[in-house]
Amino acid sequence: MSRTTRIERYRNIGIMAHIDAGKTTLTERVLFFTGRIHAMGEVHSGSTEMDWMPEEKKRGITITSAATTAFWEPRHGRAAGALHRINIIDTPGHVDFTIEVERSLRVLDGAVAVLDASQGVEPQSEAVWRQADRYGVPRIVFINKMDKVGADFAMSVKSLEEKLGANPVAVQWPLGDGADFLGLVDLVRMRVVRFDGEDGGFSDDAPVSGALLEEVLPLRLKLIEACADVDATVLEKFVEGRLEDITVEDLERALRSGTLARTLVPVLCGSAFKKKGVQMLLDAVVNYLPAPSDLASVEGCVPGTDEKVSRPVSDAAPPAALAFKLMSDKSVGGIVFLRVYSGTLRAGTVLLNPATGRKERVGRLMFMHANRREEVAEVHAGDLCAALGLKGVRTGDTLCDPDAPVVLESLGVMEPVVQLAVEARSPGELPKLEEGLQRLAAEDPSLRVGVDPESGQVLLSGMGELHLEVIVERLRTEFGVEARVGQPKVAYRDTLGRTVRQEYRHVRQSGGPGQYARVVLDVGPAPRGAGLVFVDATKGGTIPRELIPAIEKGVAGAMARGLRDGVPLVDVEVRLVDGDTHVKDSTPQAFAVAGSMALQEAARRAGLVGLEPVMEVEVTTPEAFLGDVLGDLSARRGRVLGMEAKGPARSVSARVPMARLFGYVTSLRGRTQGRAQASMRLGAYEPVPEALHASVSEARA
Ligand SMILES: Nc1nc2c(ncn2[C@@H]2O[C@H](COP(=O)(O)OP(=O)(O)OP(=O)(O)O)[C@@H](O)[C@H]2O)c(=O)[nH]1
Repeated sequence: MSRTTRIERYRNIGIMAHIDAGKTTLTERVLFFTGRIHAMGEVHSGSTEMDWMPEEKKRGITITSAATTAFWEPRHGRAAGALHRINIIDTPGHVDFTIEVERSLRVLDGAVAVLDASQGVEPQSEAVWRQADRYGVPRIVFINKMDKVGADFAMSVKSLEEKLGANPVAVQWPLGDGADFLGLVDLVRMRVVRFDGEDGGFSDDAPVSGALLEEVLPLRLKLIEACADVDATVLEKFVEGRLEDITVEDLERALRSGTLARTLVPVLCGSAFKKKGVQMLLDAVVNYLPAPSDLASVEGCVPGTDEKVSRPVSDAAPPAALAFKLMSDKSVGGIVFLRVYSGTLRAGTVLLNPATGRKERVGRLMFMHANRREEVAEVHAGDLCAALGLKGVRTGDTLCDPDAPVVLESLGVMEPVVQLAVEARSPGELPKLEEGLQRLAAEDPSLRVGVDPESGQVLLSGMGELHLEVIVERLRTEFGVEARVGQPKVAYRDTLGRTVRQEYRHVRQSGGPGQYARVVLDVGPAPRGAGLVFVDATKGGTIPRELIPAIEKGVAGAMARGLRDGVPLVDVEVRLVDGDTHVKDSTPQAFAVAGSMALQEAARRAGLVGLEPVMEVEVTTPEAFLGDVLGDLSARRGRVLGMEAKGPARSVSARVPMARLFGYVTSLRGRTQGRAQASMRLGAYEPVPEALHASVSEARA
């Protein structure tokens, strides 16, 4: 069986936005207009098809990305009339769940960024935008909620330029706003679109004329200029003053290539809630966002090495797919969501997981339509699908042809900032707790599970208070574990104060085979964020090459365990300068022990410097509460970095240690009658101020 939709007609997209901008509503509308569902659930009645974990229903927010498929025939443009397959991943807007955003961005080819027309770019839209930049994701923007009082299309477009440094190109202009949002001008086709009725009806063939034409001509000119920057034909016609010769096809081609090259961002508008503008957005998704085949190949590494390899984006190539999400389901068990990059997978295909070295047989394959599944015999390059029967797979793992192994670029490393101790209520519950945590950690690489060496308690580390709260709640609802939970604490780290030279000799002669290893290491601080920098500075042959990785492994293990209170040691440079072996007693194990012990001794002598997570906080508050908000931030050891007007409100950005941010969002709401909002993300790990060392040790105790 071959594919039903050609790969050029695929669009794998994400919908990304600030919380409450309307992603879920928009996704519902897309499914409605693409014929997937007919009775639309409204978010507030808790019946939408995309948000479906009980936890999401309860909180009214989207925690887990659900993948779904829709089909669309664009009415205009070069692909008019051809059926396109749009795979959509709904991504959450809350910053505590960045991992969900990251993993979606990793597997998508393009995104629709949704803004609230009355707010323009908000702090969290900024965070998500930067992540999309990091992953090189081409975007179009949908300015939603044009039906709301205070909706302002021009302000929103401007905020894209001013706050994000983007090059927004309006391809539409709204006719009216708020209750008078009656239609829009399609600036590419120069046609008036008039909305008709409550069900998304419209007419779109009237030419633009009269006063309206006068009004939109400057915008049309801006659009043409932006297209001239990226397209030689448009440029030529533009400089020769032959504006009337510039065709719709010219502009669409230019917009598409500018979007793919990420030099411009087409901007559209509408109201998801009122079902206005959604069909035009779908046309734009097809016309401007990339197909998987716009990339000829995907990059990866040969497993266990840094050697680059690429795989063609083609059904005939050896299979390579990335596991971007795990889920467990009562009826079918573990589900692994895959993005297929190359080749064809069938039920029964044997795949290698280079991360574990294990071969796995694909059980069943399914396409996900929100919470409905469609079983299929095979999936192809470009598909997003769910696979059953794969064991021991973690989020971010590659699954590939055993005869053509490859590791695709995985997800970025997430730095946890908050810790929580959990305990089973009875010894009988312990196995359930452990199983639950193991499953949740495999699903969510931003959750770390460790054990406090002193108290023996299980320690969860995560991206924020809410992240860990949700984990605890999922333990209860999905695994039936009522864990005893401590107070959330800051996830501290240590680094080193200076560089020292350390020798360590590991000798064991009594009982069993002997062990001998001697290493001399220079151990000191490395730049922030470097992790472990390990350099072999010995002259060739001092220590046989095959034993050197064992030393590094010993060092890394000791750093992860840390020296005090289970606080990991980070950002350390280790130079191996000398060592000795013994003819038969020098094993990798002996060198791992020597590496580990040398590091611990060195760290004791060099002295530890405590590091704390310092968050970048963005608060939007009505002016009346500004003084109070600023006073509170400084009482929390916050450093205000900037302030700006945002309509009638003020937006404050500050850096505040995580230690002083527990319960901040709740307290902020309290002191501002619920009218201020805050978002935060990790800025950097910074040294704990000297004066606070004592209180930090208290907090750790
Ligand atoms: N007036 C108006 N309200 C809208 C529109 N779209 C969504 N909303 C409302 O805005 C609120 C948030 O919408 P959601 O779709 O849940 O937003 P979201 O961005 O998915 O939020 P999370 O899933 O929590 O990240 C809901 O009350 C919607 O009814 C719109 O076009 N106009």
